Amino acid sequence: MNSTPDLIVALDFDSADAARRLVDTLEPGSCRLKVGKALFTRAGPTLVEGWVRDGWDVFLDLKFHDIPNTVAGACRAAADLGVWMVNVHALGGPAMLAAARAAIDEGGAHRPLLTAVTVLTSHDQASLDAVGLQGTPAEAVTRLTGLAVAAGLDGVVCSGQEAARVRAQTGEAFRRVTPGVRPRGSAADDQRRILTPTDAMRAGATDLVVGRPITNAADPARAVESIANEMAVTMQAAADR
Ligand SMILES: O=c1ccn([C@@H]2O[C@H](COP(=O)(O)O)[C@@H](O)[C@H]2O)c(=O)[nH]1
Repeated sequence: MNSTPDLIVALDFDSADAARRLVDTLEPGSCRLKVGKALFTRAGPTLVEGWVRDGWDVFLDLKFHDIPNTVAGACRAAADLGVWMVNVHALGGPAMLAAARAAIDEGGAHRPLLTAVTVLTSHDQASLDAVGLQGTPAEAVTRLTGLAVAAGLDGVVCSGQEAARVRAQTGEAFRRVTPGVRPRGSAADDQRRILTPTDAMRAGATDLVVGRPITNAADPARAVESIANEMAVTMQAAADR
């Protein structure tokens, strides 16, 4: 653990109001926000722009995967929203990744981080086999990370279980954004490759994405605080060693 990993709260709420209720209890700087397909489809760019204006780092998690020209346009639109990070699917392949990179680099003044989803954390070996992706999830993550590195992306989205492997492959500066994070005792839900916040940090995750353990909690703000505390304790323990 070379630097403090960041907590990214996945705002997978059914309405803008529910998302705002949680965000209004948090402080920019204490965590980052992730807006995914469900909330974006409901509430759209206005919600994102508002949070950006309020000083939030917003990860726009729309996982673009289309022909290169379309993905380039989507990346330009994301950059214009002022988001902190945007992502694409590495499965889109080298030309699509290069188009995304070029779109961000040639865009306006704002240049968000660009990351690529490798193997969704909801996949296990059986579901990879079913879609015909070769090898184990870890091997597929390595292969797709290679594409992301070759296209000059800023990092990948992988599970905590592959974070150490990605770090060994790419070096420290390349981001390892890890969903599938579950505090001890939380339900795995549809996630298959999970780790606790502490284990994900020890494995080398740079950004921990947590959704339902927060959004389904009786007190979401308290759940954020509890995960942030676990992360701080883990950081301190690593520093003391
Ligand atoms: O491989 C991936 C990529 C993205 N996600 C997204 O992260 C959150 C996780 O939410 P939880 O409720 O903590 O499971 C969600 O928004 C996913 O779309 C992912 O889970 N896995």
